[in-house]
Amino acid sequence: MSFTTKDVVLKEERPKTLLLQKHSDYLASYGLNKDDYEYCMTEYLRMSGIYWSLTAMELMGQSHRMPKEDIIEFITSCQDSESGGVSASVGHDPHMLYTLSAVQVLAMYNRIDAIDVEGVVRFIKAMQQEDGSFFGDKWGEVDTRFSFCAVMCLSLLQRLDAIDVNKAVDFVLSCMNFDGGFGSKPGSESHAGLIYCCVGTLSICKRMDALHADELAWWLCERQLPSGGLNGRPEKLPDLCYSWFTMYQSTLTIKTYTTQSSLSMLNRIHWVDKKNLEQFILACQDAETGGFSDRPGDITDPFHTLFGLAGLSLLGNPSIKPVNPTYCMPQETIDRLKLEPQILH
Ligand SMILES: CN(C(=O)[C@H](Cc1cnc[nH]1)NC(=O)OCc1ccccc1)[C@@H](Cc1ccccc1)C(=O)N[C@@H](Cc1c[nH]c2ccccc12)C(=O)NO
Ligand SMILES: [Zn+2]
Repeated sequence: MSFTTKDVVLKEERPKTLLLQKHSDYLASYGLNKDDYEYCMTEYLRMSGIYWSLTAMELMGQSHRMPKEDIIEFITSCQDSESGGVSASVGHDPHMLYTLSAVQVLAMYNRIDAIDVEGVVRFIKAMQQEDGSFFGDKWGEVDTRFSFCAVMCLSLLQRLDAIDVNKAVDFVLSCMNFDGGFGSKPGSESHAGLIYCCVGTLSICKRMDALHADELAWWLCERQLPSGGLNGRPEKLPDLCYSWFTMYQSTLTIKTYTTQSSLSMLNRIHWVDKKNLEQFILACQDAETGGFSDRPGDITDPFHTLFGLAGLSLLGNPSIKPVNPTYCMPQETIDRLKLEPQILH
């Protein structure tokens, strides 16, 4: 048991304003150099990388800088005709994670027609097990992340009818721990990312009544450290992406686009020191390269850039478009699809 809280110290010369143009340039040029080492090493999650970049650009009002037709063509080339699932890159195995990322991208582009929707529905349906849980792919790994993939993806396709929603909810609830949190499977330790997936699943299935809101909100608010950053579990260092995965657990008190987040989904947004958190997020920007990193001074990447911008949007930053806390997609897309994920009041 350590008696010193592991944390970072924010430097005086850190970025204190939002460098929007730098982030737009960073994402617009990311992946143009196909031989770039990092680009090659992240082929296994390329579809998610496209979702992170496009969503971040949408939130900044810069999505016109993305190669829309190339992206749509890439997605159709990654759908497996036999299983109906979508893979991270051409030639990789179809998986729930990348099927979701693909549908999120096509939903933002309003081009769901570009893929075989029946195939996607068939793939997801085939992954549901007797106990309501979901496999990630044909190799049979069970994880509450895949429950969230299933319900988010099907709701974006208006096809939640294709699975047993009650059993899906029962399995997620069977993963709730005494601290109000959730893990990947029954009995697994609570983790902010998995809590985000489980609360998000309950939000889409309109079953947030089953949450132990106060215990959960308390556990989540304990994630905030003196630096203002949030960590994913006790005793861990703060990490920018957890500003999203943790803050997401609250319920917005008033139906506005300025203060949702998942802490806002439990009506506890005021439990997080918003000013300190905003300072931490801004400090994770890189003024030279553009983008956000997991902690001040580290290398930036599209993943942390999305969750940095989405976190600032949740905190009400007016120069970023409203983001939906459950889908982590532009609120305008969720409105166009007439989706109403549940929020606690
Ligand atoms: C597989 N991933 C992770 O495990 C990251 C790793 C990491 C981030 N910071 C330091 N390490 N962690 C992560 O996503 O944690 C949050 C989390 C964990 C479990 C479930 C959901 C969210 C990252 C990729 C990554 C790998 C390595 C470094 C940075 C990013 C990842 O793909 N996360 C997923 C998390 C997620 C968001 N929405 C979801 C919906 C369903 C399932 C998962 C997700 C993602 O962003 N999908 O679009
Ligand atoms: Zn991170």
